[in-house]
Amino acid sequence: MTQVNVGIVGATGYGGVELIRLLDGHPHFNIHSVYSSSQNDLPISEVYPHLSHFAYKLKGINPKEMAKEVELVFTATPSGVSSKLVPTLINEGLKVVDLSGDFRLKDEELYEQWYKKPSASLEDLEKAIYGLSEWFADEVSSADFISNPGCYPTATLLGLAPLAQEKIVVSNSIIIDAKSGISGAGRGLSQLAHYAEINENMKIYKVNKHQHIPEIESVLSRWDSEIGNVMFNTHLIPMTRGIMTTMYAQLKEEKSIEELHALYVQAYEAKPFVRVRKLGEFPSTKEVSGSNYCDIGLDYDERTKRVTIVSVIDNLMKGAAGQAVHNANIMLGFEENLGINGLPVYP
Ligand SMILES: NC(=O)C1=CN([C@@H]2O[C@H](COP(=O)(O)OP(=O)(O)OC[C@H]3O[C@@H](n4cnc5c(N)ncnc54)[C@H](OP(=O)(O)O)[C@@H]3O)[C@@H](O)[C@H]2O)C=CC1
Ligand SMILES: CC(=O)N[C@@H](CCC(=O)OP(=O)(O)O)C(=O)O
Repeated sequence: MTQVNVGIVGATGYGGVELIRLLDGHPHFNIHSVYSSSQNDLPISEVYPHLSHFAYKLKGINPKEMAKEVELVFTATPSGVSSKLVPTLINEGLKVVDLSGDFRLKDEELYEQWYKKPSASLEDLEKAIYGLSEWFADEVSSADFISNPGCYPTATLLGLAPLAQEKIVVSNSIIIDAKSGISGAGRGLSQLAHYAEINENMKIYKVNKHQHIPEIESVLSRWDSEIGNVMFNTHLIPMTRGIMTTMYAQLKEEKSIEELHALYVQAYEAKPFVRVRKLGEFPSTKEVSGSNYCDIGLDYDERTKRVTIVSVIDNLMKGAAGQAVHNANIMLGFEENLGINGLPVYP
């Protein structure tokens, strides 16, 4: 059976450790090495005791050495780090799936405006294929370098794609209300994620300034150049995993809910990880937790002439590591669901 040696940079983080969980059970990807910028020679089990049976020791990041060991590298590294690291890996001939926001926008100024950090060069931005697996699989299949979508954009774009592709949304009418569990902020400590601050609490953050706004707009405009700007806001809620996005849009023409539902069912009938719920049923985050599913429910409000779409994902799975493995499967020509077809963990 084909075996591809892979490495994970940022394995001590939440995205990285989720990649270990998925790749450990993958029939074709073999975790050869786990890399760290802060720990050298430390067993990963010292960082994560739930991996106590694992022999892997963290290694320093040396692109030349990495290219001798592995064919594909997952970079689960912060934005601002990936922009510098990934080009050095590509120069060594490595295939890369990057989980950060550093290569998702194809415009240096736009990146710097929203991320408040220096951008990767335009030349490097242009090398990256945006890996929203369901809709860009053809490009992913012939790529060597994937920029994995953001967690919020994944839930949002899967929820809006059928409407945007039909070009039936009134320009500038989309409103997206998003909520995330705390693991979305990574393993680093912050006041926002402090137990006493978030337990029995909800917080809105980055109001009208979230860095995922231009990512959502740029992909929507690939499907409908007249779709305009979106209003997008994010809330932190007291749970570990999960994202729910509730989206509202005005339509150019009257549609019955049956027609809209049929549009969604048809759009996703050949996409194994998107489950469109039956009419009148709406998904909750627990119903996808630990899985690579994105579940979608929708309704049409006759009074306001607006469609309401609800999508849920697990931010660490479909929003990060699950989609990264999905993209790697497509890129390497393996069956798309390998290693990521587990059921949600319920309750
Ligand atoms: N958490 C989520 O739900 C999602 C995260 N993402 C993105 O995925 C990436 C990883 O996120 P997440 O795992 O949550 O973050 P974490 O903060 O949990 O982990 C990031 C890891 O990056 C490593 N790192 C930090 N600085 C450097 C550096 N200078 N060079 C190399 N490695 C470094 C650290 O490991 P070490 O110290 O061992 O090097 C750290 O463990 C981020 O870009 C994030 O935005 C995307 C979608 C969803
Ligand atoms: C809950 C929480 O804090 N989530 C993070 C998601 C960060 C992320 O995934 O960042 P990039 O996709 O831009 O790399 C946030 O809202 O910034």
